[in-house]
Amino acid sequence: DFPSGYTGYHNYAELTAELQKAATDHPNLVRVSSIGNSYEGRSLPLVKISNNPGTDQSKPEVLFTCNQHAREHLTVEMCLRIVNRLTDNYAGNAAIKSLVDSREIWVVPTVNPDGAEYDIAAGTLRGWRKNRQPNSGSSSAGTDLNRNWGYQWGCCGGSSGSTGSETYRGASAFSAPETQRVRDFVNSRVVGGKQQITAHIDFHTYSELVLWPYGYTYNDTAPGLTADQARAFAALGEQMAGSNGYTPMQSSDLYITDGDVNDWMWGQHKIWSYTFEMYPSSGSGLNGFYPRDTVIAAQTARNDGAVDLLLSYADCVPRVIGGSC
Ligand SMILES: CC(C)C[C@H](NS(N)(=O)=O)C(=O)O
Ligand SMILES: [Zn+2]
Repeated sequence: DFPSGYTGYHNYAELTAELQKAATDHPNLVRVSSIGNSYEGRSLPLVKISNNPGTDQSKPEVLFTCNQHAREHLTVEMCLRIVNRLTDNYAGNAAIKSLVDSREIWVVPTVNPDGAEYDIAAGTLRGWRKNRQPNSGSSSAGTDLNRNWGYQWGCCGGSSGSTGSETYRGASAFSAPETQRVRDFVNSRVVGGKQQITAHIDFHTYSELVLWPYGYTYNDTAPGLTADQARAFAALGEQMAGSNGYTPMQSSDLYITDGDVNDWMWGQHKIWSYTFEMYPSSGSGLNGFYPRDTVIAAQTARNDGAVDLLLSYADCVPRVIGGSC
């Protein structure tokens, strides 16, 4: 479990209990289900927030994913913040009520529960990043889930083919059960030939950044991404960064990544997909991944405005630069 100074973070059992509590407290707003299991057999929870959660309505859908990287535990708290804030404040906050009434919101609070549990299993903080899937012929386990997505997978030097690497891309695109399960869920949201999810944030730590595609190329435009679309990505990204004080940039301006989730969400589905790197802005070595639990409340609430911005533009993101859908 989490060591002292970190007990405010939710381990897997505490997370699932918290999600069940949200559903019990708000049966008219929340459904908790599963997109399937991790490699080691842990259910990957899926939370739906809506004013009619038992029915698929034709409203713009928004997805939030957290904890692709095991040690980035603050992101689990971020997804929990989204669930609790949008439900606990629905009755008393007209702005939140209007966002929830006009959207269908999906939250996957942990994509990598095996890695997250392994990171804390010894009562220490191991610095683990990848999933816990073995690699045949190697004593090094784990795939970097954020290099395993099937858009331009392994194309461009933005990942590693070595099983021991922290950015090992896996044996093939979607070789990890966890990326398969999120892929299958997103694919299932194509209804009548139209992807219902229009916008997405994948939360990571750390460095306090707002990032948008593509990651696989330094170019601002590339096949499937026009200059206008790049302008819309940047405009909304800059507005979100203005609300939380993070630094906005195209993902590849940080470094080249291939097989990352944003490139697949946009490249495959034209979902306006961002990565947020949360607090802290800097750190020495591993300690940046392990801020004490005393920062959780402030550093998750810090993104409330950005979450609301994404939700508000989700009907037509190009509206952010005066475009139309
Ligand atoms: C989304 C990319 C560009 C950054 C991310 N950084 S992290 N969260 O692994 O430190 C990563 O390397 O996957
Ligand atoms: Zn990460």
